[in-house]
Amino acid sequence: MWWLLSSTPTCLRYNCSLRTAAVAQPHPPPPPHPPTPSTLQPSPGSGMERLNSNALVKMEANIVVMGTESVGKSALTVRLLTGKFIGEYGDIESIYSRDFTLDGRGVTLNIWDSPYSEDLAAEMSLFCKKVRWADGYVLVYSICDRASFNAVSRLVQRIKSSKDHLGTDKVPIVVVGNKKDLHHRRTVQSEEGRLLALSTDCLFYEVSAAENYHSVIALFHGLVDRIKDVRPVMKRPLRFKGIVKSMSAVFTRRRTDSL
Ligand SMILES: Nc1nc2c(ncn2[C@@H]2O[C@H](COP(=O)(O)OP(=O)(O)OP(=O)(O)O)[C@@H](O)[C@H]2O)c(=O)[nH]1
Repeated sequence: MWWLLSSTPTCLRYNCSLRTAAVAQPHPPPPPHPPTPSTLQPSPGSGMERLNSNALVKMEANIVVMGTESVGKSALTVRLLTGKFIGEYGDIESIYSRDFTLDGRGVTLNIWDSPYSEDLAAEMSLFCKKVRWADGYVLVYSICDRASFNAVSRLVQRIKSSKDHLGTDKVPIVVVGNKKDLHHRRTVQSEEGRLLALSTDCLFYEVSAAENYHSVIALFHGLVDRIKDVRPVMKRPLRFKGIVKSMSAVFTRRRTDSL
């Protein structure tokens, strides 16, 4: 396949702008690497070395993962970053960074995964920050949870009508129906997801973070392709005191108080 993992994921400390955070602090050692699936090969050295040898311009993309509670946002993020499905995930606000090679070109993905919050005021303010920061969106619902699908439908509209995207022809959004393995409990049909995506000019994937690594890779690949097509102007930096968790924190149940 097209993607090569080229380094271990890093969790960035956001007390400076994202673009300058390319010199992000590495944190305690990440969990051990999963066995590399046959379609993916680790590239030797860092993405930058590949950049030099291939004379290709390295791309960086900010991706926000959104959706209601327990739809599998963290599961999808961790699947992409580590190849693993670990079952339970910490309720932590995190931005992870990882280098990939995509069609011969180095790509750094910064992925913002946050737990769903019922605190509307906090959620509102976070939403604005996310939209300002993001180059692309992964909007996740569970195929067993109709309310989560309705929420994604509303999110698409909210994102598209936000002032950051007004006048933008195409907003890179992928609608993701997760938990495909639980088809016996399905309450949202594939056609509904597909129709939503079609009518709003989004991409659509049905996946199982639990059972299928390659479909998870495919959805992020699709999104990066969209981002490349509609490459936006430079995003404004965030001004957080710090969203800081190491990759190892994914494996513990802790809530960050750093926002
Ligand atoms: N069967 C199945 N379970 C899944 C899948 N993806 C996630 N889960 C489970 O769903 C639960 C919630 O997953 P999370 O990844 O924590 O969901 P989240 O959207 O990040 O949840 P919040 O952080 O609460 O917003 C966990 O018990 C996961 O093991 C999947 O594809 N199939």
